Formats: sequence, structure tokens, C-alpha cells
Amino acid sequence: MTTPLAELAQLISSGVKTLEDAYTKQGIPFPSLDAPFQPTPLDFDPALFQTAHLIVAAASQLIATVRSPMETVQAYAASMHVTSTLGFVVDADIPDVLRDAGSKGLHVKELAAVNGVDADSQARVLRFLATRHVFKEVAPNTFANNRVSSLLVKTKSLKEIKADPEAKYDGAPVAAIVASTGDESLKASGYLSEFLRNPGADLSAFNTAFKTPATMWEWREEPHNVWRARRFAVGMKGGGDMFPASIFTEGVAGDKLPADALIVDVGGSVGSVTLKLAKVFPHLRYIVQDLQKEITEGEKFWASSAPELLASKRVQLQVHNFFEPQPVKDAAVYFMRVVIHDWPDVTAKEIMANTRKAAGANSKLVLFDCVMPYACVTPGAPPVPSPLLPNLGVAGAGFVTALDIEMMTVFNGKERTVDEFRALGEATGWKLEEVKPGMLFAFVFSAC
Ligand SMILES: C[S@@+](CC[C@H](N)C(=O)[O-])C[C@H]1O[C@@H](n2cnc3c(N)ncnc32)[C@H](O)[C@@H]1O
Repeated sequence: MTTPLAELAQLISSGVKTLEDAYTKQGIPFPSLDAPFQPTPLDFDPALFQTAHLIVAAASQLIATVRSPMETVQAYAASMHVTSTLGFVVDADIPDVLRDAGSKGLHVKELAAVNGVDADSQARVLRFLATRHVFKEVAPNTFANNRVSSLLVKTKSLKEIKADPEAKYDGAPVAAIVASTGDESLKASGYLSEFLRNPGADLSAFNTAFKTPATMWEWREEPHNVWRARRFAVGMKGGGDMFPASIFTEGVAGDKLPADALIVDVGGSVGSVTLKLAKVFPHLRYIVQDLQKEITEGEKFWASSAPELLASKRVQLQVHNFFEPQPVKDAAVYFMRVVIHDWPDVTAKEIMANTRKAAGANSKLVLFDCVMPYACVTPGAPPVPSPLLPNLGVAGAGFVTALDIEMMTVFNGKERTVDEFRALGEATGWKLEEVKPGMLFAFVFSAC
């Protein structure tokens, strides 16, 4: 008779065989955890991605099953130290110093000579992370980058970082997001319990932590936070690059629109999604809207990525607060990528209603956002192998549930179910016509 433990072990061993067979067929070894990340032709193979997902789902469930619950609680309760130590290593440029050291690594005394941080403290932080498979301790107190930590390396040299520390995250979206999370998000999360237990006492845990009545967006616009706005814009641009362009091109369906039809990227940050669209649909016109600081970053972004599109006015950047009346009337498409999840229902409705007031009879609203999958069996959800959690646990829903708590913590926002998106539309004059599933879902609304 098979048992849940044996079923989980079987899922892992059959998945491992599938992965190893695929790499053997290509004549390449499966990437080692010990070496810095190197792209392989199989990185984006969707079937292998799914296999890896199942292995992670089964392995996480196996660990939760066999480990003493006390150990599990201890590990989870202290997991903020993962965030804080990751934030520290990117701020102290440790992956960047180790990049230059190669596989031999560097003793913490040598690290300290470069970044000025106490050697023993660095050894303890790096050992904590190496124990969790980020960095490798190659000899006592000597550390090297591994496959995971190599993703934290910035694009600028140490010399460039030293010359202009405020610009150090430019071009390094992974490091930028890790640094923001270790800063604003971690500080705010310390107040989550107070926030939830005292409804109405503050706007979000972020507001309590930073003693401000401003939203995080407004706060980042303040002069003392210019560097934070810059860092976040880098991270958001990287977020855009993470998703296949097809999500956005199919969601906006620009091939069905006539020449010069107008697309508005509402809360578009620097406009990285618009850039993807403009490459595929050069016959359309685009306006990227955001607050002043993001648009200032956007000017630099377009000057380096596609200056000709700004010069020809095919793409325009516009400072616009989406709580004010939408100045662009009757656009073919208004779209928002991961904007609505930043806001609670009452505010999300204001944003959608402002867009609706500007829309024409044929305008569409397209929202790109994650969808929250329940952790229990639900009608219509894709089947998963027994005995895995119906949402595949951390493999299937780890990212979206973490993002949901992030939204709750810093904005009192949320990740929503399909029904919740439909209800937001119904309350604001938008009829949900189509839902296109993917890494990000596309919700296509028409004016009603
Ligand atoms: C999560 S980011 C998404 C950015 C962009 N859509 C993307 O996917 O890269 C949310 C964006 O909303 C913008 N935002 C926040 N409050 C705003 C407001 N009141 N008016 C316009 N944009 C705003 C932020 O500046 C930020 O760029």
C-alpha cells in the first residue's frame, strides 16, 4: 500500500529522472548549486519548469511532513532573518566583491577590508545564508558566490558603486528588489500584527512603521527618499522583464486595433510594459502615466532604450495622479500592470471609476495582475497529483501568497480572486469580458 510519504518521494524521484534525462539528451550537466548562474538552453522549457515545480511542491510537503513541527515553527518564526541578511549583503555589495574572487572565494577579513563591515559579523551572516543555500562557505570563514547568490550581483563595478552609491542599483533589478524588501517591507512587517488587530487605527503597517500618513508612493516622492524611488523603479522594470511579452501583447490584442489607436499605461512606472508592446505593435500610439519621480526615471529609461519612439511622439510620458480625472479620453485601451493589487477595494474602485469616466463606448480596460489560488480543492481548478496541496503549496502559490501579504503590509492592498476582479468591474461600470490565464492573468473589461 502506498503512503503519502512514499507518494511524495515517488513524485520527487520521477521528476528528478525527467530533469536529468532532458539535460543528458542536450549533452549538458544539470546546473550545479555551487557555481554562479549560467544560462542553459533548457532554462525556459515550460515542461521542465512544471517538473521542477512538482519536485519543489513535493519536497516542501515532504519536509513539512517529516520534520518535527517544533523545528518547523522555529524556522518559520525566525524567517525575517532571511530578509534582513539578504538586504544587508546587497547593501554591503558582498556578492559584487565575491564576483571578482571567483570560486576560491574570499576570507571575511578581505571582505571587511573592502566594505568596512566587521569581519566576524559578515562571517555569521554569510554562514546563515550559506546554510540556506545562498553563498558557499568554501573554507572556514571564506565564502564564494553560488548559483543563488550570483543573482544578487549588480551590473556596476565596485569602483562605479563607490563613485555614485545612489546609482548602485541601476540596471540590477534583483538586487534592487531584495534591498527594498529588506528595507521598507521588513520594517513595515514588524507592525502587521498591530495593524490587523486595530482596524482603522492606521492606513497600513507601513504607515505605522514609518510614522507617515502618506502612501508608500507619496512617501517615496519626498526629497529624502529620491534614492528609494529610483531603486524601486529599477526593481519594477525588472519585474516587467520577468514576464513573457506575450502576456501583454495578447492581453492588449493590439493586432486587432487600427493604426494610431491609443494605449494608456496607467501607473506604468517607467513604461517597461509599453516598450514591449511598442516593439510588437509599432502602428499604435502610447501614453505612459505615473507620478513625477517615476516619469523622471522614465525619461532616462526611454532615452537609453528607444529614444526614437519619444522623438516621434509614438510614446509619450505624462505625469498623472490616477485619483484625479483621467485626462486621456476615449483611448482604445487603458491598461494597468500590477497596479490594482496595491490598493484596498474602496481605492481600487476609485482608480477604475476614473478610468471609466474617461472611456468611450468601445474602450477596453485591461488589468494584469496575479490571481489568488485557494489552498483547498475548488471547482474548475486544474488537478494536481496526490497528495500535493491543491495550489501546489510554495511551488504553486508561494509567490502570490507572499505578494499578497506584502500588499497587505505596505499598502493595505491585496491579491484577488477572479470573482473579486469581476466585482470591482461591476461596481465601476466595467464588464469583465475575458480572463486570460498566465504567469500574470489578463482581465479584459469593456465599458458597460
Ligand atoms: C507596482 S507599480 C507598477 C508599475 C508598472 N505598472 C509596472 O508594471 O511596471 C505601481 C505604480 O503605481 C504608481 N502610482 C502609485 N500611486 C499613483 C498615483 N496616485 N497616480 C499614478 N500612479 C501612481 C507607482 O508610482 C508605481 O509606478
